[in-house]
Amino acid sequence: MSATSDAVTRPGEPPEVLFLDRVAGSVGGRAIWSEVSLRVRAGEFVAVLGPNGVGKSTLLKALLGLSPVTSGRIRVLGGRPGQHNSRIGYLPQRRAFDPTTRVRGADIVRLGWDGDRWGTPLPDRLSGARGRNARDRVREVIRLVGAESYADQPIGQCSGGEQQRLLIAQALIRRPELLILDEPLDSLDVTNQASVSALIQSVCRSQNVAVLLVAHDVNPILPYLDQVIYLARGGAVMGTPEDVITAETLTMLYGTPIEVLRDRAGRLVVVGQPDSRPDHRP
Ligand SMILES: Nc1ncnc2c1ncn2[C@@H]1O[C@H](COP(=O)(O)OP(=O)(O)OP(=O)(O)O)[C@@H](O)[C@H]1O
Repeated sequence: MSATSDAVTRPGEPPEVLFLDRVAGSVGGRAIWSEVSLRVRAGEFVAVLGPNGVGKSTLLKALLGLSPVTSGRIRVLGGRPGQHNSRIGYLPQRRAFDPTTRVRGADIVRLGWDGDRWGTPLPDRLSGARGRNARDRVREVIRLVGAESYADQPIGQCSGGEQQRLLIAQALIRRPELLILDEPLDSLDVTNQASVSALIQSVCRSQNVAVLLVAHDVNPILPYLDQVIYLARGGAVMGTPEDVITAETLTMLYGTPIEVLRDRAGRLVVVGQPDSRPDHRP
């Protein structure tokens, strides 16, 4: 993979949010990917794609300083990974809330305001300007994601799509410059995948926030994406979906014949992609 040029942002260009140059990462002392070079700018919507186990979640964690980078140069919001996490909204992989969870959606959103202080939310204990600011911002992001009608219900009684909107609101509450979403569309039905994808793009544009989203299926987000990063064990390719999701590029990346088919509805199907999990290897 070629190195990304370290040129400064030119006048009129959106500011750089992420810069990786030939970066390698590891999990538990085992090299997981290497030679990953990419650049993401403010307001870009970027998908991270690749087979199961290739290290997509690990890449997101490396950007947050939660997983080691073993070589290469990396800048996250102009600093080292972990340095500016308060300017990043992160939605990790998750399962749905248990239906018996009584905490209101709005209180789940509010947890994002209080940073890392997870626990029982006590929103009404805060008084004065700080409490008012928090309450106003909670309502503002709830409006932004279109969750007003169910935000005061117990989150366990919200649908998967409603829960996901509330969690996106939580990730947005501190006005992040980078939103990192790990498989936010998994476990949603097709209609909700489409509406949550449209919501994410609208947030990306209206708030000028860069979005990095891990997906197993690119199709729901394909109409909205600026760039994709395809990960493989040997590295990554980044570019527009039209340039990257092609038989030629993916065959080169994986070193094995890959076909990219388009069905009558325009959906892309990648055929022949190797599974990356060591225990699934022949
Ligand atoms: N805490 C850990 N300890 C040891 N190995 C781990 C740990 N977390 C992940 N791994 C391994 O690291 C590899 C990359 O995992 P990661 O979750 O980043 O992949 P992924 O591409 O996001 O996978 P998926 O698409 O299945 O979610 C996998 O082989 C996984 O089993």
